[in-house]
Formats: sequence, C-alpha cells, structure tokens
Amino acid sequence: MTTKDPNRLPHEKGFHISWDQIHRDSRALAWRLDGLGPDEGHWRAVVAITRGGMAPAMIVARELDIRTVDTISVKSYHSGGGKADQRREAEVLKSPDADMMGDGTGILIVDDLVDSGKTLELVRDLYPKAHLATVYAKPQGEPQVDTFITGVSQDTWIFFPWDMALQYVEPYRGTD
Ligand SMILES: O=P(O)(O)OC[C@H]1O[C@H](OP(=O)(O)OP(=O)(O)O)[C@H](O)[C@@H]1O
Ligand code: HPA
Ligand SMILES: [Mg+2]
Repeated sequence: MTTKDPNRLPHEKGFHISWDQIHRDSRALAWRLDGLGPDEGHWRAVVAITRGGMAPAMIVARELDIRTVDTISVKSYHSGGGKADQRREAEVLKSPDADMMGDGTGILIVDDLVDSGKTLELVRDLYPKAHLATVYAKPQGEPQVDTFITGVSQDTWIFFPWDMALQYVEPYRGTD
C-alpha cells in the first residue's frame, strides 16, 4: 500500500522513523531472535519480504551472522467492485529457493511491519514452520507475527526513511 492509495484508511497519526531508529529497532529484533532457532538455537537462513523487509533483514542477518539470505516478493492489492465489498488480497510475484525453504523450518522471514496481516497470512500459508518477524506491528496484524519490537495503533501510518526526503519548512512565525 502507498500513501497515494485512495482506499487507504484515513490515518489519525503519523509515526516517522529515521534511519537511526530503524537500525536500532532492527538490531533489537535480531537480539530478541538470537538463539531461538530450532537447530541448537541457529537459524538456517533469513528471507526478506520485499521491498520494505530488505533493510531490516540485512541488519538481522548481519547481527546473527547469517550469510544465506533470500527474498520473497508479495504484492497486496484491493479486490472487489464497490468500496463496500473490497477485500485485501496478496499474491507472490517471486518465490525464494524452494529447496532451501522446505516447510519453513529454521527460516527467519523478516518484514518491516505487519498492518492488516494479509501479507504474512499468505507467507504463513506457504511456509507454516517459518518464524515470521517484523520490526513494527499494528493490532490487526499481530496474530500473524511471531516476534515484533514496537506496536503502533491501527490508525497510525508509519513513514519509513526510504520513503522520505529532507525538505525546507517555513519558520513557525513565517518570514518578513
Ligand atoms: O499487513 P499488510 O496489510 O499486508 O501490510 C504490510 C505490508 O505492506 C507494506 O508493503 P507493500 O506491499 O506496501 O510493499 P513494499 O514493501 O514494496 O513497499 C509493508 O512493507 C508490509 O510488507
Ligand atoms: O503504516 C504503513 N506504513 C508504510 N507502509 C505500509 N503498508 C501498510 N501499512 C503501512
Ligand atoms: Mg512490504
């Protein structure tokens, strides 16, 4: 979903995440997952859900010294005719290596956030034994995620640093 999506909920609040913050929170996620893998605490691989999961997945893989990293590309969209019967759907555009994945045992699948939970629901159907981890989670998606760091309310829109740019703002009192 993008901020241009006309079907987006009107979000009351904005939660702006800096590069420094996502780095710290992704590290915290890694530390929480350390030693929880099924093979004497080890994870076999990290899989990033593109694109938002790629930066957190890189940081997690680095912290946990995991060299095997793959991606799954999931596109979510609204289906149905009228606004009332629109549902969120998700489809896989690119799969990770099937031999490596198996049923997901020992695989850490990382995304930046879970919102409605549709993306993770699809991923869990495909890899039921994988561990699903996100940095941020909204209440509706929480049942789909095994580990997350920070919860935010459903009416909050999270702004990630890769979607933003520094820009000039007028002083509070204006200029002469
Ligand atoms: O829980 P959900 O309601 O499914 O939403 C969460 C997903 O939405 C965003 O990705 P998006 O599909 O916008 O693509 P992107 O990562 O390429 O920006 C976000 O990065 C999650 O992957
Ligand atoms: O709060 C959000 N921020 C950015 N992308 C998203 N995709 C779903 N929810 C969000
Ligand atoms: Mg995403």
